[in-house]
Amino acid sequence: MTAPSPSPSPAIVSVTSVSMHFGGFRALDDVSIDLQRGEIHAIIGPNGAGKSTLLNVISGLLRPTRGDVHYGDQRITHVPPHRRARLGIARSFQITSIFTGFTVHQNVQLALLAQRGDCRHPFRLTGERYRDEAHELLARVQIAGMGARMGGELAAGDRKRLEFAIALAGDPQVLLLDEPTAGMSGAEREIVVGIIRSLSAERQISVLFTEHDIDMVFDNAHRITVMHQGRRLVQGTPAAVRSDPRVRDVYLGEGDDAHV
Ligand SMILES: Nc1ncnc2c1ncn2[C@@H]1O[C@H](COP(=O)(O)OP(=O)(O)OP(=O)(O)O)[C@@H](O)[C@H]1O
Repeated sequence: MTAPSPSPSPAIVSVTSVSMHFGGFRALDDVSIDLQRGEIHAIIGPNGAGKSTLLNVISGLLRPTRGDVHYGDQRITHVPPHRRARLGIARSFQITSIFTGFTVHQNVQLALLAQRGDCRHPFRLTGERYRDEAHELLARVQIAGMGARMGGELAAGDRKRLEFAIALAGDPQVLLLDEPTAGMSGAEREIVVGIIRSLSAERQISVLFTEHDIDMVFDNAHRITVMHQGRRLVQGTPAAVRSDPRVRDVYLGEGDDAHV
């Protein structure tokens, strides 16, 4: 069942007429999207459509060739990623970025230390700094019992939950997720979907994510943007996107098994 939509509000992130060229290749071509406060918004489209590039432009990893990105009414097009993170835009990656040689608990402590700018001796953890906060974040993603395990020992689903806890250490307003359920079992997916829904419903965090699992998208997103060959093809509610013939053409035309 689709999550109940938040009432329309001013956009927390607006991408306006963004193009991203790599040499002569247009990975993004005049793309505009908006993200509402508390919204779960999926970006879908065939391989190479420009989904990750769009997330990279919003997180600041890429500077667009043209166009603008706003966070609220602040223009952030040229603000570097670490400053966007401090403003409240958190990003997690397809490939996890945790410290495998530290415990799960220490990974979150390190994220809290980095986020607070408390980096005098970041790798000399006292065991006490931000201990309770780290525990609370792990509890929020339901892996508090794994605090003493090494980061490198975790299964894919647990790693992803640790990544969520690390992203939440910055108390973000916006969470950008690249394929959050990739490589997970059905049970792990359920847990991750539950976390995304509760972040949106209870904490009004806006979640923008790319995803190839079409059923997961249609069951959980409030709105969907469909990308194709670097352009925004359609943006709308799951019902509107599902019934749009252009979307069917793209998926069927690509020989993708996904049924929309
Ligand atoms: N740094 C780069 N240099 C050159 N081309 C790039 C670069 N980054 C992305 N591209 C190209 O831009 C296009 C869009 O890539 P992107 O990763 O955004 O697609 P995607 O929709 O996320 O695909 P997938 O679903 O396979 O992850 C692809 O053709 C890709 O090869």
